[in-house]
Amino acid sequence: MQIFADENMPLVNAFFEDIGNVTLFNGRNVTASQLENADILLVRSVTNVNAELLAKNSKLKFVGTATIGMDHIDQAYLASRNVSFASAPGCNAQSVVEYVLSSLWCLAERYQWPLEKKTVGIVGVGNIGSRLVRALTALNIKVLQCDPVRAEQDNGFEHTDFDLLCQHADIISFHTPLQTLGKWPTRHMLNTTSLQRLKPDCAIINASRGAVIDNHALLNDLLVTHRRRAVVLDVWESEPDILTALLPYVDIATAHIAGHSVEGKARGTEMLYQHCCKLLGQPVIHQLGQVLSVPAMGKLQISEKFRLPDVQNLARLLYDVRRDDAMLRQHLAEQGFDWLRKHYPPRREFGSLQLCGKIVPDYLPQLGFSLAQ
Ligand SMILES: NC(=O)C1=CN([C@@H]2O[C@H](COP(=O)(O)OP(=O)(O)OC[C@H]3O[C@@H](n4cnc5c(N)ncnc54)[C@H](O)[C@@H]3O)[C@@H](O)[C@H]2O)C=CC1
Ligand SMILES: O=C(O)C(=O)[C@H](O)COP(=O)(O)O
Repeated sequence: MQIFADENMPLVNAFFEDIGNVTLFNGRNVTASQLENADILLVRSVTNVNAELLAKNSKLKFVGTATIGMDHIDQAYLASRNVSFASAPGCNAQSVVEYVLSSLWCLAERYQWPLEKKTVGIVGVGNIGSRLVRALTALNIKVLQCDPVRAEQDNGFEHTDFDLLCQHADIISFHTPLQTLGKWPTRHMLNTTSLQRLKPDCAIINASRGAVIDNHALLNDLLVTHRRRAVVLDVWESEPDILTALLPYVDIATAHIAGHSVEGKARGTEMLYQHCCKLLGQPVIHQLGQVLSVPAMGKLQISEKFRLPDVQNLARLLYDVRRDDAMLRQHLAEQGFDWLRKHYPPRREFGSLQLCGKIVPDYLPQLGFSLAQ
């Protein structure tokens, strides 16, 4: 079995070496000729999988993307060739939630916001959005949810129309897939018109796909408002060639790494491995817990004095988004966007830290921290 995998897919050898011969490729530049002999193709978000890329391959059985976003995959084409396909839903949801929380704490400190008085509008309430709702609710922060797709399926879902959410949110955070067509397109959802509906000081967070926000319209809005609006961008239109004119106006700028926790990326590989085993009728031998490295911090004692405002310090033991913002500003010009992603320093999720103590407040597990056994 010939397995071709993106070189930025961690643990791919550990999971797949029993299944076949693993060859790594650069996901951004891979060509049809390189993939001629692939039986199994494992990609990340930077590879467009379509008729052009697979033109020279006649033996492909399975394509897996170790991501939740699927806008880079021509699924209709794969189906027409009878190639099985799988993504990795939820693999990195916790990682993105931790990115958004860290960004909120950073902005709250910078602008002296009382977060508990803010309303956060969450657009797209799937794996990431629903975890974010849980985390913000645990922190006593009010949320508005916008997800018309869920609203159609579930009468009990509390949906706020996008236009209304734009008017009422103090902070708006995007967690939708990138969809150009269909009933609920998301491409340029935030554009010149919807930007004007936002409160003048409404903060914007985008960790979904760059083109969910019209980046030129955003730049224009920021020039007009003279930086009154806080902006956090993890994703950008036309990555890796991003609109650098935006950078001076963006509070937190990162290189599409919100989902890049050690666990988030490794879970993606594991999920594809499990799909492959099922497809090939092979037993699942390897498990994430066996192959993940031991975290630098294992257990932490929580005292009875621990209170809600202490959460921020606890979280910063594991992740502070300001590091990633500094990396981008320092290295983007010389090294480029993809270098930043390839050399992303290890980041462990909240769940890697086991909390001990007589009383561990309920909101800590709701944020994703583990309780010691
Ligand atoms: N920056 C990063 O590193 C990462 C980015 N992502 C992006 O975030 C997106 C969301 O991730 P998940 O929550 O895991 O996906 P998901 O598929 O679980 O949830 C997406 C939600 O968006 C909703 N939705 C679809 N169209 C909508 C519309 N027009 N308005 C409002 N809601 C709409 C869907 O109904 C669904 O509930 C992914 O598609 C991906 O593009 C995901 C992981 C990491
Ligand atoms: O899961 C997704 O969707 C994402 O955006 C991933 O975090 C993207 O990671 P890469 O595949 O681009 O490394």
